[in-house]
Amino acid sequence: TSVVERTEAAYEIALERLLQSSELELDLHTEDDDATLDGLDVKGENSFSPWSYEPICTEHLARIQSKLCVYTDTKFSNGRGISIFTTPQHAETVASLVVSHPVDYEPSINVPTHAWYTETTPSKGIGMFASHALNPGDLTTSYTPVLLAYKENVLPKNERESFLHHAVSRLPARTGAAYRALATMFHDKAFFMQDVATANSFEMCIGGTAHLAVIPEPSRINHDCAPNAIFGFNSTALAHTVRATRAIAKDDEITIAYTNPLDGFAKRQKYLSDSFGFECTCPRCRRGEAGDAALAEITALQRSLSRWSDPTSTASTKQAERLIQIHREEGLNGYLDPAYCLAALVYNSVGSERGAKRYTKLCIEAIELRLGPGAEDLPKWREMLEDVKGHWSWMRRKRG
Ligand SMILES: C[S@@+](CC[C@H](N)C(=O)[O-])C[C@H]1O[C@@H](n2cnc3c(N)ncnc32)[C@H](O)[C@@H]1O
Repeated sequence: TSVVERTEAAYEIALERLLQSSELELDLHTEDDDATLDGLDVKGENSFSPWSYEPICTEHLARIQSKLCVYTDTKFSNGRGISIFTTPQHAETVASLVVSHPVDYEPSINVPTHAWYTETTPSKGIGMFASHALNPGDLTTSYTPVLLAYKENVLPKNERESFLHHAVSRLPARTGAAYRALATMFHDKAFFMQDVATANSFEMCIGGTAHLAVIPEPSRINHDCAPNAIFGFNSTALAHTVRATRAIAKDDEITIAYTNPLDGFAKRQKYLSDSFGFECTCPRCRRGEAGDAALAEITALQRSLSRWSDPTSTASTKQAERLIQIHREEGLNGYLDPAYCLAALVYNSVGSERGAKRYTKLCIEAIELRLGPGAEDLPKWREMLEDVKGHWSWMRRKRG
């Protein structure tokens, strides 16, 4: 029987090679041009460490002044694995994160939260649902991408497909299967890998360059223009995180916005149709253009509340309260940071220390929720919270 087993194993390898190379009538270049197509998994002992395989590269692409290569670490994050199709320069940036991935001090990454389950919806394919009640700010998912791909339109479609095919084939089997199980938009088998990448992509910046990021778990979250959750990237941990923006009841669908929900109806619809191939029928979209009146009111109030130096300014705490109220009425709870921050300033400007402190705290929490704890503006709001009376806005409108 041992002979038979060996024969079967050999057959499997041959078949695997065949499958991997079936679409590859292309001239693929490894980083040292004489190497074989598929490096062996000899991590730690290889010249391409920390990657598990020898990177496979395109030719030099003049338009991006670089070649693009497939880099895979099968051991990344306790064997979840990651494949990256990017320039050697960006790969170096990611390599340092991959080598010292902070799962140890951020134990919530790639760990089930037990906060959700997936189920088929009547009209939106699979969706994600809350397995228990969630509060605003609660963590829903926190996962690293399994595929990162340089966002280019330089490669011919079939060539891109081959490289993505390699990137996914080199992932650990379970991770690769999770990728292959994701939704597609165009259902053209010849371009399956990029179909999945397009239908499920989040955008992640690496070294200032946009990359498509595929993260299978949150990929099941459907879109809503008044979403009850929001996603963000923790770039130091290479993690994509989703948090609730308002209370979510058990068994409610968890939704995020694929597009800016502060854009008008027509712009939102066009983006969702062009990029994700569906017509949004969420309650806000069902109101059509009429729903844009609330957005116009938001813009007008924000403008009025930002006009500090205008002596005829009608800015008032009442306007700030109204601005906050519209966001809540429209289900834009995750996008309240500008409203809270303006409220903090206007309360401070009329000498209300209590109001100023209350809204500065909310402004900080809302920025952290939408933009993450590393957001650029946070230090200045924290400074204001420490000493509202020392802030430039204190009594500003009282002094005239
Ligand atoms: C990232 S996937 C979301 C999960 C997907 N429903 C599934 O079955 O895996 C994006 C795709 O889900 C569907 N989708 C997401 N939100 C939708 C919505 N509000 N209405 C209709 N379809 C939606 C679209 O087909 C879209 O291309």
